Amino acid sequence: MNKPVVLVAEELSEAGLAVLGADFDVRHVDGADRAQFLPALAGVDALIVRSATQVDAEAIAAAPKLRVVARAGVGLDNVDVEAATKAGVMVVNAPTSNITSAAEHTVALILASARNVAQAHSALKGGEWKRSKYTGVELDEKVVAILGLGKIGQLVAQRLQPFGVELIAYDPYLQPARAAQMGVRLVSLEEALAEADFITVHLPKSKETIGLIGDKELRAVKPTVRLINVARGGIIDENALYSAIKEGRVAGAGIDVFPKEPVTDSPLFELDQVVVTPHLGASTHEAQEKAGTQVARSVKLALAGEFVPDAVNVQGGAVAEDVKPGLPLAEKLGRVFTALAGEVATRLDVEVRGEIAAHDVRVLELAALKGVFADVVEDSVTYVNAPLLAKDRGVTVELVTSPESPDWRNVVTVRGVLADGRTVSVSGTLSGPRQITKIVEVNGYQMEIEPTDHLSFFAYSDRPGVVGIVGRILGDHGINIASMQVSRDVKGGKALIALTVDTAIPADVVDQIAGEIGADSGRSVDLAD
Ligand SMILES: NC(=O)C1=CN([C@@H]2O[C@H](COP(=O)(O)OP(=O)(O)OC[C@H]3O[C@@H](n4cnc5c(N)ncnc54)[C@H](O)[C@@H]3O)[C@@H](O)[C@H]2O)C=CC1
Ligand SMILES: O=C(O)C(=O)COP(=O)(O)O
Repeated sequence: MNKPVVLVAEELSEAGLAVLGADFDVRHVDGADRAQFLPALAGVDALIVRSATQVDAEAIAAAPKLRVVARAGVGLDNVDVEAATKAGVMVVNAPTSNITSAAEHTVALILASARNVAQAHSALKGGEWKRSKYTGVELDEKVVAILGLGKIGQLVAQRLQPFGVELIAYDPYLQPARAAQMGVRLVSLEEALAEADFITVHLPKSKETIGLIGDKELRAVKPTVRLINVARGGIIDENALYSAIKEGRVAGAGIDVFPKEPVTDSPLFELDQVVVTPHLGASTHEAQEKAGTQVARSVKLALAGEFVPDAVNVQGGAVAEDVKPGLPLAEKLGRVFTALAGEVATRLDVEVRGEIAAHDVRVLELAALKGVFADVVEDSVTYVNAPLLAKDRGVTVELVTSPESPDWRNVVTVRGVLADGRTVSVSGTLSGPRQITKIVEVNGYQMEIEPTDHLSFFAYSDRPGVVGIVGRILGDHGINIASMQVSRDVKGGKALIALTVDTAIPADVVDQIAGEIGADSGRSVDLAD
């Protein structure tokens, strides 16, 4: 069988490639070369990128088999996450892989800018012994403003504290108390601009942040200020920064990122007061090893159809260890539900009862939805597109949780209302130390049956002889019964036979059984595929 194809579009660490191992057909392409990149996407199951590859709607459309885009780093501004989600493609990143390296590079650029290291280095290597020209400034007792006090911003704050600086930050999404715990005073952008001796940017690239520091803002800063950008080009407007330095309104800058990359002709390059690096914030062996191995592991999980903790476009949030075994259970229940219903419900409740309901179990709703649509749509149903399939079909979905369980067990129920008003439900649990999946309820009938590959249900009026008829017909067709249970509401009332068989029951045999026992309904579901 052909191995899943993983296209590596930018440099991935050896450690990351080793995690992929021999399980995949690993191919390489220059993601920055569109003429090469787009054709290479045909037949690709997973795509691994960094910051130089534009994974836009065109690229996603060129990869009809694509199931996951993995960004070996933090920033996702080069990935059209919305387009990926619409296409049912999971997007994952490595959110902590390179934050230490980026924070350390920030400190490097702050010090290099403060002490004119790069400029003095070039002059001396060029034969000039000049000292007063490169007189710098201390960090001690200076004010450092951090724009974006997130993972990297916080690491920068920690690393700068020993330099005796006063730390302030602008981050409207952070609580002042949380910042205070880090020894940082939250301020407005205006206060940050007015008070700072150093301004360092650690913001994601977004419509909000592009141009955040423009001409107006650079007229509100101290003329001795130095600006550092190890986040994304364009957050500090490059032309405004150039003019501010040329006019003596800004003392200097340390820039690692640029509006368009690669770049060799930025106006900033002609300014002696600016130290630059070619997007090196994450370029350490340690960061690349972490980023590569983390995304490789995510790719393996995604291609195995499993839940991926670092997925950014899956609603399920973090998944507690206790919840994870419920994922295949919920998915199976979703498939059984649709087989019983014979159609897509207009409304679905996914109910989680028991101890695991104390956790965030939104991912179980996703898994159930994945199962509900698994046998309904041609395309592969993923944690990403399952909610979109429900929305597109006008199916309202609700997650219901209750730490109280009908018995001591964790029970997941998929319950739905069909177009004609009928209700269908199926519940399951995980039983015993081996966490075996058991169906414990179907349409209100209690049972305890393991949903193996071939499962069937027949609803009928309770009376003698029915089990024998079912056994005879299956025997006549050489179909062996693995397990069978009868459940009824009251003696002589309505009953349900649930059975698992070793080989699939053909539709005509299902109809024959239903006909001979006068069944209200007969349903089979094959979970094998
Ligand atoms: N140069 C390089 O090699 C690297 C660059 N980066 C860049 O650094 C950025 C930040 O990374 P992390 O700290 O991990 O992200 P993060 O998401 O942990 O932190 C971002 C912070 O910015 C804040 N924020 C968002 N929008 C804002 C706005 N409009 N105004 C003020 N604050 C705002 C958020 O509240 C959050 O606290 C990434 O998005 C990426 O673009 C990350 C790694 C390496
Ligand atoms: O992780 C990020 O956001 C970065 O900017 C790192 O970019 P890179 O992977 O080095 O191209």
